Amino acid sequence: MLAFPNAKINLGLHVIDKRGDGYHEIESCLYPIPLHDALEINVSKTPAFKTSGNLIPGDPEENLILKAYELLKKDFKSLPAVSIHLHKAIPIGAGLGGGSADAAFALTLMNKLFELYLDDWMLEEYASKLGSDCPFFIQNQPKLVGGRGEVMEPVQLDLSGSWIYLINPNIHISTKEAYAGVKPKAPELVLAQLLPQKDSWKMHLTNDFEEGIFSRYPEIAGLKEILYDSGAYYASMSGSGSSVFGLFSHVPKKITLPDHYFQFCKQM
Ligand SMILES: C[C@@](CO)(OP(=O)(O)O)[C@H](O)COP(=O)(O)OP(=O)(O)OC[C@H]1O[C@@H](n2ccc(N)nc2=O)[C@H](O)[C@@H]1O
Ligand SMILES: Nc1ncnc2c1ncn2[C@@H]1O[C@H](COP(=O)(O)OP(=O)(O)O)[C@@H](O)[C@H]1O
Repeated sequence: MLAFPNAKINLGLHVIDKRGDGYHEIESCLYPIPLHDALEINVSKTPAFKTSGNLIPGDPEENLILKAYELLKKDFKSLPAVSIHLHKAIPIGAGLGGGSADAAFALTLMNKLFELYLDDWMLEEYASKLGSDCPFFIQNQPKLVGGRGEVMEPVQLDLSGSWIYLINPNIHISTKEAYAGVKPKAPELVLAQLLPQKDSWKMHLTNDFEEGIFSRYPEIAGLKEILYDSGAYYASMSGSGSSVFGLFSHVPKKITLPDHYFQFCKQM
């Protein structure tokens, strides 16, 4: 059985407070984008896990897809062995939630494959054990998120028709380290007020990770400027970086960038 886990972008990201459990209280709008991995899971006599495409750092045993399988296996002891193939196209450590998407799509795929009949809220419970961003990818609809990212409410926001131009400068940023570099603060304007007013996004819709990451990596800050110079109506770093995206109301022109940069442009 085959699925195509997609990436997300953050439209506004406020890091509000540091919690006692090592996480941060945040507020963000997560929005799915049409950039995909490919994930195939089939029942098999012998367990197998194969990846292709972008190289995933770390021990394959630590892959979130295997963790998703083990999580279900704990509650459904008779689950058969599976063979898994992940083709990785979403840049890694890029603020695009690729690992979380793979894990959430794996849960949804296995729910169908093994006929477990788990509701979305149950899948979201499992997903929240795998990562703060992970529950979002179960319904995969635009959401306003709070808590550590797992508290979600639907948001009326439709970017269809807009073009996204996404650039990743091939810099891997650890989410944990990015959070450690932010000074939490209460936002002046909350996202529920800001999101309905696209005209004010450029001035007011901010990502609290940008300050620390931009001062450490000026080339990432430069990408945001390039996107605005190219005519984006809004540009921002996504999540903890290093990807930067621009939203355009017309087809953007191709931007000349170093060969090792990843570029993606598509109508939403
Ligand atoms: C920053 C965001 C914004 O959407 O996305 P990415 O940039 O990673 O895509 C998310 O909060 C990332 O969520 P996710 O990638 O699932 O993080 P997790 O695996 O749960 O946590 C990794 C580490 O990040 C820190 N962390 C994560 C979430 C949070 N609200 N506060 C934190 O302090 C913790 O140190 C944690 O150990
Ligand atoms: N299926 C997966 N795809 C990508 N990374 C994964 C996966 N499973 C575990 N990881 C680990 O998660 C880390 C960050 O993953 P990713 O989701 O790409 O970044 P981000 O949190 O910035 O969106 C990687 O460095 C990798 O070690």
